[in-house]
Amino acid sequence: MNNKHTEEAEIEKEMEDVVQKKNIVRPQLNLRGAEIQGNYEDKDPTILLPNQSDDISHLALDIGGSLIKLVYFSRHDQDRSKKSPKDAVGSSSFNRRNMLSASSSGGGRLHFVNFETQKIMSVLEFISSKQLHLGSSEISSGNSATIKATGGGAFKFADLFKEKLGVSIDKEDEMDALVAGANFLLKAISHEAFTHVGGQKEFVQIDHDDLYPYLLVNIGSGVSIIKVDGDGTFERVSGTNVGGGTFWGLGKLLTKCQSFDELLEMSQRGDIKAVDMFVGDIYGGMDYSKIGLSATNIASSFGKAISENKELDDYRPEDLTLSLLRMISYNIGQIAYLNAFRFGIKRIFFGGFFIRGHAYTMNTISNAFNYWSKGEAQAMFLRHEGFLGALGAFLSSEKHGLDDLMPHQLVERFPMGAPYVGGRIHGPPIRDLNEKASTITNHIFEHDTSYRNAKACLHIDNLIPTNAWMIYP
Ligand SMILES: Nc1ncnc2c1ncn2[C@@H]1O[C@H](COP(=O)(O)OP(=O)(O)O)[C@@H](O)[C@H]1O
Ligand SMILES: CC(C)(COP(=O)(O)O)[C@@H](O)C(=O)NCCC(=O)O
Repeated sequence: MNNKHTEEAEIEKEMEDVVQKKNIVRPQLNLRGAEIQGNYEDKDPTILLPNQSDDISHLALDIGGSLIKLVYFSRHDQDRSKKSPKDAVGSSSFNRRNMLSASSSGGGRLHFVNFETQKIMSVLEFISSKQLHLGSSEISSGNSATIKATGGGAFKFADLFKEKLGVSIDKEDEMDALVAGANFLLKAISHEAFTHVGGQKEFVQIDHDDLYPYLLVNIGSGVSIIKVDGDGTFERVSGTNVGGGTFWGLGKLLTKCQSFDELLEMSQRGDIKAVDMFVGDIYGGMDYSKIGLSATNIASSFGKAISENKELDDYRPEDLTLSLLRMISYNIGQIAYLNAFRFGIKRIFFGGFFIRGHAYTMNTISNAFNYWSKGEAQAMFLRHEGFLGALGAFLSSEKHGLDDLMPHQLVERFPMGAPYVGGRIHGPPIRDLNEKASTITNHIFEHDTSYRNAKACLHIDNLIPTNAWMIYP
């Protein structure tokens, strides 16, 4: 073969490779009609993906300082044919493979589960029992299985996952994942964000044209405060080490309670007056009105313990727990406000498992925020508060920004401040999806250089770009 022919053959081969690569059918996430399932009171409600037809990546983890959060996808038919965990442990990947290929009908759901980080072995058992580590894409491509994971534990426990489940951890940065999870929820899921004022929950409609910048305050073991400017564009602007781990750790020491839920439950019977020092305690029952403090304002959390000749055992654990919860929540609300003020941001979302949908926690954060911002801004909360990182890691398998593609198409719209009424959640249908989807898809196709090259050289018109989130009509 002369040089010219060799060169041509090489180019042709190169283009064939491009085409082949492009033609690998990568699973697509179909978010059309995504909605929360269950009623407004449910904690960690499942998210229904009624139009999901491809077998998407099945599992992602966020392994934090306190808790391990799992997000996993199951098909409706898998749900129905659930085995007991005992039966499933140790069964071969063949079973899962059969299950996946048999699952031809559309739709499924995202599940949200958490475990204490110290119970890592239970997590491995759970994953194994449901065979969640045997993802479909790995099976079909013959590669060894990987699990998407974020949080410090993705590093700490990587060897353990390899040893016990034979899977590699594909690490996703924690801040990237938090922001991706929050953006997804805010854009794709209605009835996700809400305010909590005076015990009243009110859902907030997110205006996608006016979402950024927002402040994301993630209250995990510690607290990260992130200024989010767009999809994948953010900066961690502050943080505090007084967070959920502080409440849980100090609470344990003060009360001998073993679980976080027990602490919360106990706090509901508490009275902060027994422990906290009020302005009135200092000012002889009077307000300090000159600086805007009333006698009933707390001057010093736990301050009463200074002057009373009491031992720890003389205090009711209920009172200690409530004071602690209030102190930490208020402090975080105040720091969040200072950062919002620092950057002139009006939209502030609180996430992290510390919140736990607990009314007192949310009220306290809201009060601090409202008080310091003089009513200018309101704290907002997310129903999947604790799963932002895990969701972000889950979505990262697709690695595509929501922003570029379809911020408006995904979302069901609800009237501003739709009231909290209970019952199932349903939204009006999405309109104009076909038209928008085709416009966007064309845009993606035409801006994909390798697609254009291949199309031009090989005269092929039906290449499918694999790096796009498909929007289904
Ligand atoms: N069931 C629970 N067990 C332990 N901690 C819980 C629980 N529910 C809520 N929490 C609180 O959530 C915090 C962990 O929040 P999370 O967002 O999971 O952070 P991390 O990623 O650091 O584990 C704990 O420190 C605790 O304050
Ligand atoms: C180190 C962390 C990002 C880990 O995340 P976490 O497991 O707490 O969710 C977080 O604990 C944190 O932001 N701590 C506060 C550190 C600081 O800014 O002082």
